[in-house]
Amino acid sequence: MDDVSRNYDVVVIGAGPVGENVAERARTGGLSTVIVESELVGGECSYWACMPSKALLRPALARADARRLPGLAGAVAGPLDAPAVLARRDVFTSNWKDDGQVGWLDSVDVDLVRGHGRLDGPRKVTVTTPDGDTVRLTARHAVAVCTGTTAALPPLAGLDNVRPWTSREATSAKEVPGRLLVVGGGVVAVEMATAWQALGSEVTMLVRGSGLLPRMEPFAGEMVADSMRAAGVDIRFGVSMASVTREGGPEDQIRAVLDDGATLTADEILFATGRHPHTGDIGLETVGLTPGDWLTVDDTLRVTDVEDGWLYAVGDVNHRALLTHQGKYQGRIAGAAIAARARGEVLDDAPWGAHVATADTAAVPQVVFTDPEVAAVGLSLEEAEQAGRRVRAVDYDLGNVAGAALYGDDYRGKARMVVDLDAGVLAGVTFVGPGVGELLYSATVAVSAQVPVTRLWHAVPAYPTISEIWLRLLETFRG
Ligand SMILES: Cc1cc2nc3c(=O)[nH]c(=O)nc-3n(C[C@H](O)[C@H](O)[C@H](O)COP(=O)(O)OP(=O)(O)OC[C@H]3O[C@@H](n4cnc5c(N)ncnc54)[C@H](O)[C@@H]3O)c2cc1C
Ligand SMILES: NC(=O)c1ccc[n+]([C@@H]2O[C@H](COP(=O)([O-])OP(=O)(O)OC[C@H]3O[C@@H](n4cnc5c(N)ncnc54)[C@H](O)[C@@H]3O)[C@@H](O)[C@H]2O)c1
Repeated sequence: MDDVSRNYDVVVIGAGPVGENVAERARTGGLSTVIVESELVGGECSYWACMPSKALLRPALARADARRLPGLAGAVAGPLDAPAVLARRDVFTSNWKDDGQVGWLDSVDVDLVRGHGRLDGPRKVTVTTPDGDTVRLTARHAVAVCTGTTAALPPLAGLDNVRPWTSREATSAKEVPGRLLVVGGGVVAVEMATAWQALGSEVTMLVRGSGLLPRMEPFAGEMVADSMRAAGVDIRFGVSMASVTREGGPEDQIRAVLDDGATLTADEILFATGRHPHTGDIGLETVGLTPGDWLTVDDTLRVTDVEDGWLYAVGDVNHRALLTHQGKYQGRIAGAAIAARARGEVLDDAPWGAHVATADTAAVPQVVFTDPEVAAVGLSLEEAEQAGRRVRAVDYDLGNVAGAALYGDDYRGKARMVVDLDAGVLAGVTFVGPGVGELLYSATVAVSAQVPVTRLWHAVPAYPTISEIWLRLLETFRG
């Protein structure tokens, strides 16, 4: 077995979307950089999360839009062509091959070491390659942990024997299950229930709480639940799983018993019950941290509990905002901060400076790709009130906007802007409705740039687009 040692300015562990961005920015800043990956370059997002899930959802949402248009609805009355949808999904995952992303790393002059990376004391990373060889990497300036998350499963006895689906199977399955149970009411649960119901499964959702999408404005979860029920999804709130088995053996059907005694049978069961940090086996104990923990960082993405400031944690693993775009934003900032510190420069680290991820706490955008879509940025009303801000929620029915009525008959949607009355700016905005995902960037600019509400009157939306919701919200606020 070979044992090789190499020195770099920066060592990145994990080549998901976030690690790739940290590495590229550090390299652009003039630092020699290596990235370590144990599975596929591109990470969860490219192969088992964002890309395949959105590829599965897109035909479902396009069909729903078409069905709201007389003259077109008849043409899309039939079922989706599931094998064709799954085949297009496979194209978007490059058939689970990473040659394209490896080529990109080459093009930006970042070295790749394949294998499992572990910290081995300050500034040192040991990689065990697939052949069992060892590569010892030493970083002159920084190590960035970008190892992401894995699916969290509840502690139910015998769960392994059931072969449950996690987000990985839900995004990569090759066949449509006849009956699918979905446990959870968060983003993965609603998106995957929407996709598989549209592809032909009979979906039952088992939700522990009293609503869907609990971190968003309450009307978002309510409107998504109404629409999912209309599409045929059986949603049960306030239920927990008592036990789950595969009757008669591993190939047989699922039998789930709920805490209220009800029994359900199905072909597959998806647990969409949150995420664990992927930090159990990365050598955290060698630098005084606890394996399995989320990594706490400052606004420059530097781990706070490690001396000398050489360790960064970026993306999902720091638990600030578990979203690809937000992790990539952090990656750009961390890469720039590492390069600036290496050059001995003073950081631009006041809020909204070049080296701090201020938007993580003030303006995180997210689109949930259900029918209707949910698009939100910044704080919900409840979050703004809990933060002690004097706010007013301004609501408007999107169906009354000309562009929305044209978009589809019986358009159902709602918008809310949360106005900070003392600052005269927006604390948050939520849109719910078909096609609203593409509106979100306007709200993200308004919230992150703290555009005064008085100035928003001069941002004129084109007629007749759904964006005219902005005028209606301003008029409602003015009264
Ligand atoms: C079903 C689903 C759908 C989603 N859809 C969206 C969406 O539409 N939009 C959105 O913004 N977000 C979405 N997300 C969230 C998004 O996937 C994550 O926020 C994003 O992948 C985080 O990127 P990351 O680079 O931090 O981690 P990851 O993408 O998890 O990448 C981490 C990488 O590190 C590697 N790694 C881990 N440990 C080691 C080690 N010890 N040595 C070497 N390599 C290691 C892993 O193999 C992996 O490649 C979705 C998530 C799920 C589950
Ligand atoms: N379109 C998008 O932006 C998108 C899509 C999918 C995922 N994501 C991101 O991925 C992350 C993970 O999503 P997720 O849906 O897995 O997590 P989540 O934390 O959003 O939701 C998990 C849900 O499972 C429930 N739950 C937890 N333990 C349970 C148990 N034992 N029994 C029953 N219910 C239980 C929780 O109450 C919660 O509602 C999220 O942070 C999300 O932002 C984003």
